[in-house]
Amino acid sequence: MTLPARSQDPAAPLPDELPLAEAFGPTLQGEGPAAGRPAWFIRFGGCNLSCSWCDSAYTWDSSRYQLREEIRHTPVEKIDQAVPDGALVVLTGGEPLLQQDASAWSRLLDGLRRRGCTLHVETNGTIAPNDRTRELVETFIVSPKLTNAGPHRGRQDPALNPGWAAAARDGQAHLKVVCASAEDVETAVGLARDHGWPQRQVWVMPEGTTVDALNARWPAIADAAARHGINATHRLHVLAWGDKRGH
Ligand SMILES: Nc1nc2[nH]cc(C(=O)O)c2c(=O)[nH]1
Ligand code: SF4
Ligand SMILES: [Mg+2]
Repeated sequence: MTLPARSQDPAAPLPDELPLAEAFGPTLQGEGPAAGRPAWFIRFGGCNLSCSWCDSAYTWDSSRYQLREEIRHTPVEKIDQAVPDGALVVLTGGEPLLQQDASAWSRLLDGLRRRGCTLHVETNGTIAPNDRTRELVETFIVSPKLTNAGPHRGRQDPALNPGWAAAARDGQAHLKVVCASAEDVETAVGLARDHGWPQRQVWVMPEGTTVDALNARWPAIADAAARHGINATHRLHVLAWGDKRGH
């Protein structure tokens, strides 16, 4: 049998492959509208931002990680096998929507749906979902970055893509804003208002990758959320498993 020829770059993915950083589960969705639900995670390599506090920098930061080791071009069938029938599957990264125009992306999502999986996407909000992605995904958790994420590299722009408006209006997208202070919560409320996001679909979450850091911020953030009538979420997986990979 002749294998399909790779393109000029030997590191480029084949058409049936996606850049996979890791797939893991069972665990609990730790954050946001589905926090506490049993879930499986598929984490894609690559991000179009570079947040200072990123907890998955091994998906994009070539100054600290050997990305050729961290990210493997993986056939859709193999990724599919990593999660069981009927699971809640969280597609994350990195920035997973960098993959949405690849035919392998819609094949993966379609296959998971046919096996009864519910699909959620964690995204930084810079890329609007295409129609096919919207058909296949139940819920988008959209996390636009505030200035607490520090400067991004080169021409990277963290602005929330206005193309999310339709999914927000239809109740398909939730905002989840990482906050370091009560002032950040005010900023999140203003952002949601400016983009016409219903308050019931707005979440704030403390920044931190340790129990101590999260708990230190939680009271001020919870209090500000309650005053503004929006949702707040802790990071339950950090409480249970720390910052360990695989949860
Ligand atoms: N348990 C758990 N919940 C999560 N929610 C969002 C995550 C992410 O890394 O996108 C994440 C994660 O990595 N683990
Ligand atoms: S957008 Fe998410 S994955 Fe990308 S650098 Fe920021 S925190 Fe990390
Ligand atoms: Mg994480």
